[in-house]
Amino acid sequence: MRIALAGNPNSGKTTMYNALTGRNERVGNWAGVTVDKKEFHIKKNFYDGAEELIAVDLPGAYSMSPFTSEESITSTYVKNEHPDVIINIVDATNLSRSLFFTTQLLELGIPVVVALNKSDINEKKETKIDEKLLSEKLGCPVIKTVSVTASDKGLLEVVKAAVAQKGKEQKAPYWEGNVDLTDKNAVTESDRKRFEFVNGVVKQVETRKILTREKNSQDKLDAILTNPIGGILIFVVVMFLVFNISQSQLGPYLADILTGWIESFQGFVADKLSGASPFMQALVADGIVGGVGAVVGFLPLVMVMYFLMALLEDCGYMARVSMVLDPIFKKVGLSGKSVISFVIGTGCAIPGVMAARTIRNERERRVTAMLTSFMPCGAKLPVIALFAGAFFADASWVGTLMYFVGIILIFVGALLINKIAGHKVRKSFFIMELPEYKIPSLKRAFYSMCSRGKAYIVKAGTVILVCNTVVQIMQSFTWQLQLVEEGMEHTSILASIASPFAVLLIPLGFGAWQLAAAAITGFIAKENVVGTLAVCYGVTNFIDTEELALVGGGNQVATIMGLTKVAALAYLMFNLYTPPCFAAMGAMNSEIKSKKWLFGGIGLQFATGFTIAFFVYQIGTLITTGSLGNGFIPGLIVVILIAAFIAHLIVKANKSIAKEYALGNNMSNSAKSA
Ligand SMILES: Nc1nc2c(ncn2[C@@H]2O[C@H](COP(=O)(O)OP(=O)(O)OP(=O)(O)O)[C@@H](O)[C@H]2O)c(=O)[nH]1
Ligand SMILES: [Mg+2]
Repeated sequence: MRIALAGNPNSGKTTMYNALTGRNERVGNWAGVTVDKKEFHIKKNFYDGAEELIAVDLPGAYSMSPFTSEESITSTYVKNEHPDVIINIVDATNLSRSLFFTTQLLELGIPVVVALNKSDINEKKETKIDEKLLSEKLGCPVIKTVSVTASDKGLLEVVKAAVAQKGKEQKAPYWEGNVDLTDKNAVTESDRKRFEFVNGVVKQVETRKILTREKNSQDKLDAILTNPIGGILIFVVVMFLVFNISQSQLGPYLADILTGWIESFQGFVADKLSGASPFMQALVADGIVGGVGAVVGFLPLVMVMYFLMALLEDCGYMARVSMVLDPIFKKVGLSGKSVISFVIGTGCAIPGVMAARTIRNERERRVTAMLTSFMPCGAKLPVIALFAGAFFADASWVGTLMYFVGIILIFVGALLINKIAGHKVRKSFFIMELPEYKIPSLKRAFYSMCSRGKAYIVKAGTVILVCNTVVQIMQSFTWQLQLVEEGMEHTSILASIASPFAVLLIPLGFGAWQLAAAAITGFIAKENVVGTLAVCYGVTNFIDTEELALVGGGNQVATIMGLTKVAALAYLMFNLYTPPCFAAMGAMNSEIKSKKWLFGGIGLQFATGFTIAFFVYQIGTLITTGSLGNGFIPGLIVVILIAAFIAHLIVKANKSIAKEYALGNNMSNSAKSA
């Protein structure tokens, strides 16, 4: 038996789904968190019958006539897939808005059970809803629930009621009648009537106590956090704190402990392998344990960051951030909705890109999907932490800078795309309900952190492990399948494949084949940059810089990698701002839905990564040493070619706009004369 969970955005569908199924899907305190359908069986402690109950979590929707693609997932599902029962999750604190959708669901004929969710908040605010009367008015069971409490009695009752309703006929309390959906006026008129009906019901069932004091304190906080200037400053400070704690304070402290364990494990493995061939020793101890260990060593940094971000999302702050940044992003044709993609993208670019689905305007959605990966994701954190630790004494400005450069690139990118695609920046509407502030749940943040941490470990144990093994083998053999001799590393398969790429990177300051190989494996998964560097340079623990000192002699990580500080910064930026991993490119493909835009986007990302690394390296070298870096002229030629190509595209776009404009004028002139 299939039970669909449907309702307005942010009403608590996913929270209930997680409680019923024991899953750990993404929950956030704003509208539009879930963008895809998810299903799983309901746990046995909610229902002891023989039949298996499947809960289906759906994206939030305000109406059955969808505006955005994630809303249409919901209406298509409930209309076409005929779930046995619908549990309609209603935000009890916002009854009149929610019941609009409820009355539409009731018209489908599928049995509905209404869950009056967040009833704990109503209790606090002393808002009373007569659920018996409401149930009579709607013609379906109505049950109070608190989804955040797993032991809530309401959850049990809701499931029980859903099972009891199966197969029953559902009557609708309100019928729209036959409205011509293509006639805008008729639809508006019918919506107005529906609202009237709903408001009539709400008046009868709800009694609210006017609480001025609490409302005021929320409003006061909003006035500060969404202040156009103060709000942005606060955002900068908050983000700095997040990076400082995760990458300079608590994160490295925990990472130190973890790497200690990894090292002893590596020692243990090396011991066991003492009789094996040197190749096997290198493959297992350095390639597999060392390479994977180097990536896993950064896990605490990533997890601390995920934990803090989950707290920020849950308390309602992130919704304010998107509101504060909305006017700024509007200037380049994006909106506060895009900000949500960018914020989610700091965890992982894939859900970030997918969140673009909630954007109505197609161009805005494509641009957002293209630019989201400029925000460094969790997989890029180890790369940032590695370079911040090895070259800049763990300074937290490095991480913060990478995020702000990311934001700037998003701006510039959006401007360029608008120019290239020939779009005038038009105002798009951004209506975002500000969810109520609440004390963030430590438990949820902990679960969210663990589930993402698990995904990180799984990735390290699969993709990264395979990549490191392949890299280690390719590095150990020549094309004649002979073991590479010491001092002859450049004859390895890996070196010969990566070298041609390395030549291209000379103007950026990092023309070594090892660095090129790491950047290439980075497209499979960004953590690979760390893993491959670990394998290629035989360094296994990047967090403990003392070890690096041992390998390089003196505290000279630069000697190991052959990089100056400036070149290291350029290399870091190159890895962050060129295209993301293949999986994220796949997500871009599915949200952008146009090959031309997709390849345009990937081209733009390559051009951005190259250009920024070129300028950082060349200008930085000029400032620090007084002369330009290697390969300045060829690099400059490439940058000029990129600029010329973009200029060409812009001119072309302008011409076609001018032509269209002229055509439009002619037509209106001829219309006048006619
Ligand atoms: N106080 C309280 N908060 C709740 C309850 N149920 C959910 N929430 C909170 O409401 C917010 C939204 O929850 P979600 O489960 O993500 O909502 P959703 O309906 O899935 O939202 P979309 O996926 O965006 O449509 C989260 O901050 C939850 O912690 C509840 O019963 N009581
Ligand atoms: Mg959801």
